[in-house]
Amino acid sequence: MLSIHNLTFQGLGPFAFEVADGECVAIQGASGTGKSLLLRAIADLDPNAGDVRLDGVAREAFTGPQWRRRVGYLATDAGWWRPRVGDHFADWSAVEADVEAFGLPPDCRDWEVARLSTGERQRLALLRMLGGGPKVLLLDEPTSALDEATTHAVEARIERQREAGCPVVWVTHDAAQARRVALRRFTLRDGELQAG
Ligand SMILES: Nc1ncnc2c1ncn2[C@@H]1O[C@H](COP(=O)(O)OP(=O)(O)OP(=O)(O)O)[C@@H](O)[C@H]1O
Repeated sequence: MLSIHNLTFQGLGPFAFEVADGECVAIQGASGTGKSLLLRAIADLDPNAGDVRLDGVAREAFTGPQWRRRVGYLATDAGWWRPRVGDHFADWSAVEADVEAFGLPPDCRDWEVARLSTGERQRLALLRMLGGGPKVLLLDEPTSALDEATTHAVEARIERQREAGCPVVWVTHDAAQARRVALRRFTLRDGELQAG
């Protein structure tokens, strides 16, 4: 269970919501309303204040790196720090099946990051994040650059993660996707999360 109380950042909030184990919550809202900032505050990547807990344990109990290993944050444009794709994966064999399911060729392991298309980058960043074994997923428009078939493959993969018990917070501009992936949906509007 991910629980958030009194979370404030950049003049927004306080936000309070909980995401149960095995639950996906979708967050929609107009561009610039603070959806990415909200995910980044939960991941403790930017200055923020508030009570954020995982399974009842406050994030202050962890070091920053420990917290961010537990909380899998997928940015809209995730960073890469080594020249080749495979260099970012501790165990490539663990993601081979997903690589294929995501429509990527096996030899993409040897590709240079610089050549990746936006959609390739997005799929591989998701797999890299999942490879770290996160306990919670914070997804910022994880399929924004993908075609319909690949979008469904990614949704299915995240669904598996959710079914395994992972709480998921999914930011999307796609209302149909929000309905597909989440039973509980919020819109970030006027600095607050409104149901629906
Ligand atoms: N580091 C920063 N310093 C100051 N303002 C910021 C910073 N990062 C984001 N903002 C501003 O905060 C607001 C919310 O940004 P955010 O990226 O969370 O929007 P969003 O809801 O995710 O938008 P989109 O749907 O376009 O991705 C925007 O007006 C943005 O310009």
